[in-house]
Amino acid sequence: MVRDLSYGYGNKEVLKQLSFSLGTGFNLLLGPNGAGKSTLFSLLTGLFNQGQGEVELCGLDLVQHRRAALAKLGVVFQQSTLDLDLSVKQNLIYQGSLHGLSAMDSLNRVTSILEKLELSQRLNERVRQLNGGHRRRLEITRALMHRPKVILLDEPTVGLDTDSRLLIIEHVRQLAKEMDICVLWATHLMDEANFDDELVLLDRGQIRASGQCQQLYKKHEVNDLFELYRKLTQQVELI
Ligand SMILES: Nc1ncnc2c1ncn2[C@@H]1O[C@H](COP(=O)(O)OP(=O)(O)OP(=O)(O)O)[C@@H](O)[C@H]1O
Repeated sequence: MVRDLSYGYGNKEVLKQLSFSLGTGFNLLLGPNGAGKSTLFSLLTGLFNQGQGEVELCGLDLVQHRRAALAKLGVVFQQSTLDLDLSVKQNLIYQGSLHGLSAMDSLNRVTSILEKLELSQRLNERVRQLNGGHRRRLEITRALMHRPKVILLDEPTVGLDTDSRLLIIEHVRQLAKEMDICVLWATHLMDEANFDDELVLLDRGQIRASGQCQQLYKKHEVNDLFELYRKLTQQVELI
């Protein structure tokens, strides 16, 4: 849950009184380049000190209960943070050790995720040998190891071809459902939205719409996300 969250770099205000709350399942944060998605993620992950407003993760205030709140969170950053010279297995074990897990526990925890993401056969491959899609799936697996209740993914499909992008997003939708977690997937690519996804539409630091895609289409009398985006951002231009 985010309430009245604002943030600026110096005098430049880039997030303006954002308020939204997300439930479990797949939530899409859609916004063009420069909308403020990465800044929002930096606030949600505690990387930046909160400006004005409140952030709660699973009912825990991020300022007052920082450690407990962040323990509920998994993150996949825009830039890969895998060690390319280590194998898939070694990268996972390394992550587990940061959470105080033994090598065996680390791997046991992600066995079913590796299967779902079709990575089980690649445990001994060096990350350098994997294609971009498989690297991203490994990062998603790694982010789920400590069993977070909320997972943030910042433009996780940048640089991938369309088939890999849509396959990964489908996998993550399934994981969100099966694991009953809240996923917030940031993107500037409209084709990544499904009509039944929950959407937060961010534009120039402000939320222009939030809710289920198909309900928003109905409410704003448009046929698809492209029309919705154009309509809402054009309205803003006129104000
Ligand atoms: N360190 C910074 N100092 C000053 N301005 C910044 C800084 N980082 C981002 N900005 C500005 O803040 C605004 C929001 O940027 P942000 O990176 O959060 O957007 P975004 O939606 O993630 O875009 P992108 O997909 O291009 O990363 C932009 O106008 C950007 O130029």
